[in-house]
Amino acid sequence: MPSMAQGGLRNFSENPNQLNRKFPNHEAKVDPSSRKQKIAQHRKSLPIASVEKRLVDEVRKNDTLIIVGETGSGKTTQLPQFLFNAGFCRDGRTIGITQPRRVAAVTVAKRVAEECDVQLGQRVGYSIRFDDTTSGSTRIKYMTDGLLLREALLDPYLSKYSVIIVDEAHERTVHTDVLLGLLKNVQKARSKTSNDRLNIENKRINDRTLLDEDNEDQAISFLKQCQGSKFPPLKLVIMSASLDARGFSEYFGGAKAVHIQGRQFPVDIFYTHYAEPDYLDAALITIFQIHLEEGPGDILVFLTGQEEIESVERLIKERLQQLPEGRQKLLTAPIFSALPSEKQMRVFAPAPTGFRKVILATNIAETSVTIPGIKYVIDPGFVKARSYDPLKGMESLIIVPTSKSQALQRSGRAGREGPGKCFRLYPEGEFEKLEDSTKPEIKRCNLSNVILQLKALGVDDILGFDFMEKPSRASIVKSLEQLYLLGALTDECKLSNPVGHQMARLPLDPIYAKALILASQFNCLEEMLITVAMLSVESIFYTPREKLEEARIATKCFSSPDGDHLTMINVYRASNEFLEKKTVGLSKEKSEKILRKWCKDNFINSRSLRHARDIHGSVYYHPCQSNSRAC
Ligand SMILES: Nc1ncnc2c1ncn2[C@@H]1O[C@H](COP(=O)(O)OP(=O)(O)OP(=O)(O)O)[C@@H](O)[C@H]1O
Repeated sequence: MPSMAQGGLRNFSENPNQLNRKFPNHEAKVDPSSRKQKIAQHRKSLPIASVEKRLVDEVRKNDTLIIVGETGSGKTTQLPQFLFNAGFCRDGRTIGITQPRRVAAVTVAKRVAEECDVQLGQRVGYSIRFDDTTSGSTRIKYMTDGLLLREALLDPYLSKYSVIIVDEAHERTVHTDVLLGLLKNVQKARSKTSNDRLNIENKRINDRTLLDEDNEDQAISFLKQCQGSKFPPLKLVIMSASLDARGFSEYFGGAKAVHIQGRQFPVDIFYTHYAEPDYLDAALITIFQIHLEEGPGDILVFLTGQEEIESVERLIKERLQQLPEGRQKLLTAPIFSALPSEKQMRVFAPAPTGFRKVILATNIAETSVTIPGIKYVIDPGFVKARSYDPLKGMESLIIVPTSKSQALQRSGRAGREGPGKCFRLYPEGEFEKLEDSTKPEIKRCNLSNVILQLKALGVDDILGFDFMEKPSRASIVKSLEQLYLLGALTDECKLSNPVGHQMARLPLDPIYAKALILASQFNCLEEMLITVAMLSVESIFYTPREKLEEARIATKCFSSPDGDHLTMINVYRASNEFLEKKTVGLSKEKSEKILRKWCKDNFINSRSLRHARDIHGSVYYHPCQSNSRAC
């Protein structure tokens, strides 16, 4: 690639082993006047379409199936539809698809609802923590892996599912890993369908998990449902574009793995000749090289966090001013998890005609999502990852090189609507040195929450639990210690009653759950409920770099000399007062719109506040919480 005028020279070399070019561009065949027709055509053109029958047969024949297929081959959107059409929901059961990230669960569900030509929430829906769009008629349900884990607490057989698809399993989030172990157990339990067996199982449940006083009603109704019923085997599909299929197959007792060949469009991969001393600067230069020298198409840049994104955004705007007017048609759209959701959704809107869009994203946009218009991906090769020091009991976020799988996923965000290009901002030799896959999160995080959930599911021997990869003994012991100190575990290391059970049921970090349980004794339950809700979400204040002073003045009116927690309570209560005064008689949509404006004026992250309000609501009405009010 030739040099650009401003800011320096970047030379990229093309990888001769570019992703294959086998599949032609089918776009021209699509009738643009009909979206439905276009979608139907598009579905037929996906590589997975040609193996529909084979995949359905394989799922029928095998209780566990591993599917490895290129990014964009159609796994996430199509397989659930194939299985639905093949009758896997005929008995009223549901196909559940887990995603590691909320954004993916939401956007893919919307896309699939559109493909099926149904309203979201009818046949196709999504459910993420505190946001459930499913209904009684939902048969294809996208959800986060964490949400399915919580469902298992109420329904240990996952009885409403006929198939569970664990998507993007290569990410190895802590929830995915725990889920895999759990699903193995559920499969075993469901394959033993005789009534005798069921009764034994029921007794076991009776003895251990569900029949604490708080949840007696739920448990009894669950047991009634199960009584005498025969569960069909639970089908399990593990999917990814970059999976260590052998490792997963071994873990599932030699499960069959199938590979879907081909991708819809080719993606050319380019590397720099030399290592880049400053990857942000290199990203910036590459953005402008593409903008000035390449054909139309939007750009997706992977950065490690909000700060980097905001600083690159500011630099893009500054450098644009130096270009001739006709070449300034470049728009930026950031996406990171702390960004208010309406702003997040802007990345999915098309750029105005003649403009090019640059999306500055964290790894939130790395897997499963399709952002229309993306033709170019810039990958500096870094990611912010959780790390845990069991000795200090401290968790932190550190910037580390991506794995090969992550690089593959990133390049796969291009080439979804037509041929694409991916610019990796490091030499090809460096790519070869990257780890094949990301170190499982379970090996680098605090395990208290996981252990609490496993205990609630009746898994007492945590060290003996069938993890795909065992966390270190030190991490397990440290977390057990923490749970013991919080009173969640007895001297025998069992879940304590009622505190441990209550804590496990509350959808909060163990430490917040305990704070809430204790608060009623100190007569500050409502204040604590607000505090833990506000602490459970991404940053409440949203401070754009260019408006630091304005934001400081606006947020000062909430601040309390008694500390951040009281400040958060002030924000929450101010939003309540505002809603009470200004939105009487208005529809929910209008009220939300007015509240968003209030948030914007006060430099509050409306997404976080809405999320905190949802948490507050759902914890307030949570059975455990109602009981602790009575304590
Ligand atoms: N929200 C969307 N808007 C437009 N097109 C979409 C959308 N979601 C999916 N597609 C199209 O469907 C194709 C298949 O997407 P799908 O997510 O099913 O692939 P995948 O094999 O699961 O890929 P990945 O492993 O990257 O998640 C995409 O390449 C894209 O062309």
